[in-house]
Amino acid sequence: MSRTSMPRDDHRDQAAAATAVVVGGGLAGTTAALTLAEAGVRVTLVEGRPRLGGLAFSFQRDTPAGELTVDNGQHVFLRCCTAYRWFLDRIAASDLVTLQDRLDVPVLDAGRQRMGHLRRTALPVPLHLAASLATYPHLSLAERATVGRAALALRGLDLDDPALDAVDFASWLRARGQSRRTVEALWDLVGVATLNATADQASLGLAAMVFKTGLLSDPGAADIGWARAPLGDLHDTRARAALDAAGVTTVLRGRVGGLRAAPDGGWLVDVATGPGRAEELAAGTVVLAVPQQEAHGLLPDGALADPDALLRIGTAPILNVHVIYDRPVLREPFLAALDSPVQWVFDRTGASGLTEGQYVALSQSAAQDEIDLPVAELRARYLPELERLLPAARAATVRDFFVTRERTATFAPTPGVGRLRPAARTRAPGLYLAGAWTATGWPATMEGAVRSGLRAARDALTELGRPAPDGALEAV
Ligand SMILES: Cc1cc2nc3c(=O)[nH]c(=O)nc-3n(C[C@H](O)[C@H](O)[C@H](O)COP(=O)(O)OP(=O)(O)OC[C@H]3O[C@@H](n4cnc5c(N)ncnc54)[C@H](O)[C@@H]3O)c2cc1C
Repeated sequence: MSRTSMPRDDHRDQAAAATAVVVGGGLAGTTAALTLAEAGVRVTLVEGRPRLGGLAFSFQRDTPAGELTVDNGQHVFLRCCTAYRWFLDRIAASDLVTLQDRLDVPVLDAGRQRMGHLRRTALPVPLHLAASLATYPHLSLAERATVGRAALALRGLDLDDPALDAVDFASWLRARGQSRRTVEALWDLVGVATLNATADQASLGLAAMVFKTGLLSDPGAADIGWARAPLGDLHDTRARAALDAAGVTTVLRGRVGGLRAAPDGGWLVDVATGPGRAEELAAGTVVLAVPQQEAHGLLPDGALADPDALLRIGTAPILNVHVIYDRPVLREPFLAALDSPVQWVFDRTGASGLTEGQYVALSQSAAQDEIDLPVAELRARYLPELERLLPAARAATVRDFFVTRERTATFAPTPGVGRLRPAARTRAPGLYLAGAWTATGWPATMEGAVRSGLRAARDALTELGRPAPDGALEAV
């Protein structure tokens, strides 16, 4: 069967030819589709899976504690994530998230059984963190002094300097007197969770971007936000309603297998919608908002100067360990751990629908060493560790234990990755790229994904001679 997003005669006749196909219904594609539609473009969004949300999604799980809604991985954002927060507003989902009034990260040293906090005050940058740093118990006085100096040096870096991308963050930190402990207890504590890499695996450019934007730009920039509801309620249900309201045609379970230039201009997009079922969509504009390997496979010849650069962008895994206890074990909404294989622990009880006991999720970034370990081995590693960190867990009964593995959770932010990330605009007229892996300047985050979708839409609208909708691009 063949279908076109607009009748072919119209397609030839209509000067504006303002039709678009967006491929990929993650945050990047959803953003691009919404923004193009709001500017008056007729948009079809094609997503291979039966849901929207891409890498930030939820699923149902039958557990001994009842049916729960589980996120594939804990997702947090910061107050400085202006584009993602704009997106939440745009899909009418801001009521489903919590944003701290003031940054407060409880940090528990498992070895010394000592709790510290990374907090901010209302003072201007960088003094907003000074009091917290001065009393941070996980570093010696001398180490704390070196942190202040390194932070000031970081603040002086020019993020537009491409040389930063050639250097690894750990070498730069070492050269600024940061001890192993300082890297572990401070820089990696934040960096691993935001970059999905330890300092030695991370580009200085991306690390500097994270620390400058999050900790050294505006006092509230690093206040932490998270969804109080399952991610699917936001990125699928609410996003779908917003797309419907904007007039976007959403095709789920539609896998795009090919893309070619139409003889009379524009693009023809092949979509497999089931066994033996295929459709062809015609559009003047196409946004490929799929992961880099898929984009590489779909790009027509000549669209990028060096398409194989996309294949040289590595990926990095994130493991989530989910534990359901018969009673509360964690008092805080989340905490970070030091001197422990546990990185960050989040309370998932309310969001999952659990009514008795507590559901905690461990978010383990840069998890190359454990992403393929059997569940039994992970259980043997993490349950005793949770008992060490959370005394209440010692008396608790584990009602369920399971893991979610995202082997290609993010692009690997290795030194050199900056020059591999393409811009939204390709050499092929009307064809754009989006996705957290494109050249946003951000690491692979929801913020980066939304920004990429906004940029692809902005570039497409510029080429179409249409103004961008109000508000959409101010966030970028
Ligand atoms: C476990 C985990 C934890 C994370 N934690 C955080 C966090 O705390 N904070 C944060 O900001 N970010 C976090 N991230 C990263 C964040 O989820 C991603 O950067 C972001 O969601 C990527 O969105 P995207 O739209 O660029 O890509 P994707 O989400 O990958 O979307 C691409 C979409 O394209 C579809 N697709 C692919 N090929 C085709 C095709 N041929 N035809 C049709 N559709 C196709 C896919 O099904 C997918 O839905 C985390 C990621 C994971 C996996």
